[in-house]
Formats: sequence, C-alpha cells, structure tokens
Amino acid sequence: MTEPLRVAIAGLGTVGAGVIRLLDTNGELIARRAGRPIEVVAVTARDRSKDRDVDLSRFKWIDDPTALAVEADADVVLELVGGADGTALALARAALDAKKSFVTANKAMIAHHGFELAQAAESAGVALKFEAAVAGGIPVVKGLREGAAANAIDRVYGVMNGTCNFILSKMESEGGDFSEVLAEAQAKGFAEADPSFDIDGVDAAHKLSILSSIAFGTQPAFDDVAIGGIRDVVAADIAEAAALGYRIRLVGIAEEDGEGLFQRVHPYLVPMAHPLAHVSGSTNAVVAEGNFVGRLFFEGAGAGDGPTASAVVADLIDIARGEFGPPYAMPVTVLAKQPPAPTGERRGRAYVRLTVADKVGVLAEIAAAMRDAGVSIEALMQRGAMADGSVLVAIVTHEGPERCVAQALEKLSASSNLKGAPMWMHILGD
Ligand SMILES: NC(=O)c1ccc[n+]([C@@H]2O[C@H](COP(=O)([O-])OP(=O)(O)OC[C@H]3O[C@@H](n4cnc5c(N)ncnc54)[C@H](O)[C@@H]3O)[C@@H](O)[C@H]2O)c1
Ligand SMILES: N[C@@H](CCO)C(=O)O
Ligand code: NA
Repeated sequence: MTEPLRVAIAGLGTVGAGVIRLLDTNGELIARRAGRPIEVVAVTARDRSKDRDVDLSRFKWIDDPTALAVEADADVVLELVGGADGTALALARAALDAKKSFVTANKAMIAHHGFELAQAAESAGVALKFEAAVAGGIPVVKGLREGAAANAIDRVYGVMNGTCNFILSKMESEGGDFSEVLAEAQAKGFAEADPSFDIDGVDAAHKLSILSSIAFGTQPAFDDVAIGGIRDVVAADIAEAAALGYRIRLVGIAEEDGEGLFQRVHPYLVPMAHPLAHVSGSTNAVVAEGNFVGRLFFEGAGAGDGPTASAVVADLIDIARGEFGPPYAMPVTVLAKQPPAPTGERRGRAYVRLTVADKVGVLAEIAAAMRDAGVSIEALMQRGAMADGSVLVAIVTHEGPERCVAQALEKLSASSNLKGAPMWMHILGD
C-alpha cells in the first residue's frame, strides 16, 4: 500500500479523543477509501497524564503545541485545541508556514482568521479544511462548497448551535430550568469552554459567517453579523409560541439583498410547518436555497465526539486523496468584499413579550406606542398575574419594517408600567 498520510494532533479533549477512536475503529475501511492509511504520528495536549480512554503510548508526545507543527514528521496538522487566537492560531500559522496541510474544528478561529489562513494555505499550496467547524458532523461545508457549487445561493439559514437547541427543546418538552439544562449540555460535551459563546449566539455567528463566505463567495465578515442569544427566553415565551403554533429556535440567517450581505443570529419563532421547528436536542440543520437545485435541507448531529470526529476525518480523507482546492468555494483572490446590508427597511413579523403592571390603561399605552410607531398588531394575549402583581403581555405583529417595532419598544421602555426589559423575537418566514 502507498505511504500513509501522517497526522499530528493538538488537543485531545472531546473531539481529539473522538478522532483517535474513530481512526482505531474504521482505519482499515478508511485506508481502502482514501487509497492509503491515515496514521497519527504525534500528539499534544495540556495534560499528558490524563486518562482519555485511548492508548496514546503509540504516538510521539511533543509538549509545545507550536513545535508540533515543525517537529512532528507529519503531512497534516490537526488543531482541536479551540480559541480564536492564542495557541490555536500560532499553531495554524506555524503549520502553514511549514507547508503542512491544516485541519481544524475551530469555528472561532476560522470566523476571525479564516481569510488570512486561506491566503497562507493557497500560497503554500497546501490544504486548509474545517468541515467540523460548521454544524459538527453534517457535511454542510462540503455540501455547499462542492455539491451546490453550480448554484447561485439565494439564502442560507439554520439551527447551528447544539447547546442552545438542546436547552430550548428540553425547556419545551420538560419545562426544565435554564441553568440546569445548560449544565446537562456541558456534561454531554456539547458546550464551548465558555458556554456564554453558545447561549449568547456567538458560536452560531461564527458558523454563519463561515457558511456565508462559502455560499456567497464573499470575504468572511463575522463582525457584520447581528447577534442575539437565548438568555432572555423564558418558559412563558415557549408556552406562548406553542399556543400560537410556533417553536422557538436560535436561527442564523444570511442572504444577499442587492445592497449588501445580511447576516443575523437571533431566537426566532419558527412555524410548526417548517422543518426547522422539528429539529430537536443537539441536532443541527441548515437550509440552503440554490437557484437551480431549489431548497436543500441538511440535518444531523451538530456536536459531540463521534459526529465531530466524523467531519474531521472526512477532511483528512480528502487530503489523503490529494483533494486540496480552495477552502472556500473559490480562491481567496476572487472572494468579494461585500458590505453589510442596511437593516433600516428590513421587513418581517415579530413576537414581543412585555411584563407590565396590572392596572387600568396599560394595554392602551402599549397599543398607542405600537400605533405611533406604525406597528400593526395581529394578536395580543394577556396572561394572569404573577407573584409581584405584574402581568405578561405577548404580541404578534403583522409584517412591517423591523425598525418600527424597535421604535415602539424604545418608547415603551421609558414607561413606569414596564416591569422588565421587553423581549423581542423575529418570526421566520417561508
Ligand atoms: N465538542 C464538540 O462537540 C465540538 C463540535 C465541533 C467543533 N468543536 C471545536 O473543536 C475544538 C475542540 O473542542 P473540544 O470540545 O474537544 O474541547 P476540549 O476542551 O474537550 O478539548 C481541548 C483540548 O485541547 C487541549 N488544550 C487546550 N488548551 C491548550 C493549550 N494551550 N496547549 C495545548 N493543549 C491545549 C486540552 O488539554 C484538551 O485536550 C474547539 O475548537 C471546539 O469549538 C467542538
Ligand atoms: N458548542 C457547539 C459545539 C459544536 O460546534 C454547539 O453547541 O453547537
Ligand atoms: Na460540518
């Protein structure tokens, strides 16, 4: 058999150990598919003595992760450490500088530095691959970059954070407390080292900005993503949404609107008839709309050791087969710089939840603020008094400019009748 593809791995946590287990289990099958074996030659992590349930004695241990790039006798450096900068970025630069191919699951680093790393990889003539960085095990990077490459993409959107989806669907089915369910997601290995990246929408925004570049052929623009998370979603919102025929999902959405690229991550009310409403637990799903293929729907495990390892090793197999190609759908030299779309006149329907004093005239005040801002109300529900005497008012608006809802809420937030910050979610259209 031909020479093995030699791999050096930095990071032996959930994903790193998963990759070694996968190669141990499926090594022979992979060697037949790739035309040659994939062999781990060196590893590094923070703690050499930690029990990881995999035999590391076969591999050379190199203490310094950056030295791994140069000292290990490897064709590919695999980074599974995490973090946008620091060790991961130093390792990426060192590997590409040493003309070694580089594979990573690190969406934070690719969202912030992917363009620079793609330039380095292309000029070094090596591969840069990051299938595991977006939607874990779902082959959505390959799906868009290769499978949908013949299409102009009109819109790409989806549920891209397993931790948030796990929390929302658990609160939906069992009514669990937010922090307890988050702790459960952390114990299952889904959450980021800093889980605020998950619940505040940052992780999904990392993934969305990577997908946008591939879908629209634009330079990655993470800083242009409007980001909101699920921290303020309460059980009452989930119940109101259900009563109205929706489920709440953290949705990342990107589209070109003629004047620029619109990118937003936010909790959305998703109609029950839409397939995204049925994506539950840590599952992810991505929808891409191509001008010839129509609607593509990718669904699968977005996190966890096995699914993420599956995506990482698929990238290694590509490299073993000699499939390099530009990391995005086109060479970095032709990636367009797209300004962010102006959001002022963006239209949509909205859900608004207000906690207000239970007294005469409050509903009239809300209705007046909406009327003055030009917001048309489709439905308004008031729910029973809470312990502190306040009541919950949930409103669904007709379609209109989003800025009008913002204007109405700004006016209302000055009212002494408001007993907490208003919660505003968008409603996903078809
Ligand atoms: N866990 C998942 O489900 C998942 C899914 C997709 C992508 N990812 C990404 O994969 C990467 C790894 O995630 P994970 O869940 O395996 O993390 P983890 O915390 O379980 O493992 C991280 C590993 O890196 C090592 N490490 C950390 N800092 C280091 C340093 N400075 N020097 C040397 N080693 C260091 C740790 O010792 C550990 O072995 C992250 O970028 C993450 O975002 C994770
Ligand atoms: N923390 C991420 C891991 C997968 O990228 C999630 O929950 O989706
Ligand atoms: Na993926």
